[in-house]
Amino acid sequence: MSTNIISLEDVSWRRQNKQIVKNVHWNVEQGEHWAILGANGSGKTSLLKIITGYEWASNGTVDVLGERFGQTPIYELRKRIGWLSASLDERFRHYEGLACVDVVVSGIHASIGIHDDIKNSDIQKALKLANEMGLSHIINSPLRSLSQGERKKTFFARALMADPELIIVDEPTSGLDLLAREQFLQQLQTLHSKPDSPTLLYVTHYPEEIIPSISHVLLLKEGQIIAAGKKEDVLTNTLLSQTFDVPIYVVWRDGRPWIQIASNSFKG
Ligand SMILES: Nc1ncnc2c1ncn2[C@@H]1O[C@H](COP(=O)(O)OP(=O)(O)OP(=O)(O)O)[C@@H](O)[C@H]1O
Repeated sequence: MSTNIISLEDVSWRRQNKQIVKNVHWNVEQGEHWAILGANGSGKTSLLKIITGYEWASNGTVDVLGERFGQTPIYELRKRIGWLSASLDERFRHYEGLACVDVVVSGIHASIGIHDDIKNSDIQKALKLANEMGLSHIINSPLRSLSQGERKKTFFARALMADPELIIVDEPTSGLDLLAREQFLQQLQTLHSKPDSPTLLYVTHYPEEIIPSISHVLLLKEGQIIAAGKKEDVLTNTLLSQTFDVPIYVVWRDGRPWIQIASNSFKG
């Protein structure tokens, strides 16, 4: 029997008389990994904030990892969720001298600095995760000396330290060059091909980042769901064109969807 990871029932979120998320019904089951696609301002981050309890739905019910919001201590639930967001760079601004491995270790308590109660097993685990992310050669280098790609991988390994059941990754490839992006995606693919890997929510502006291990896609437009389901059913010319308001053609190559936009779309 499948287990519910996320269940949103008729969820809406309003701010300053503006309805930002509109009547969203969405289910994520154990074993599924999702990508969330939508134009700038379509409500992707707002939806993630509702799922992690940083914003409260104005309407509807939110269940995450079997807990109903409003009936559960939210900060306890957050320990079970890893969130890799752009704001991590800002949070580590004053800790740029920390070694890569120490940044990874700090994920055990979802904290920034290093605590006294770090066990040897935590360090071993951090080293293993760093190794899986291809960071072994820079494990003792300070954060400030890492490239953008190495930083992203370090933060990703950190997010995995606490064994999250759900991992949310928000535009992780921004600032990466083509090769660094492919390496990051390859490592993500390897990690998420394991049967016991945490459920992944992957927010991106680039459909070609939907790696084979991502099974499902949610398309958002103006706070509403255009489509949600198996990626082969959702990533169609019609639904993507509707989502982005431009004629889009999808070409599948090596299990990934590559996008072409009609060249005459921007004339006149
Ligand atoms: N706290 C808030 N108060 C008022 N408006 C907000 C608030 N948070 C988000 N919005 C608005 O809601 C809309 C959706 O924003 P959101 O950040 O969720 O979009 P997004 O799809 O993540 O965008 P992007 O791809 O550009 O990151 C935007 O118009 C934004 O200005």
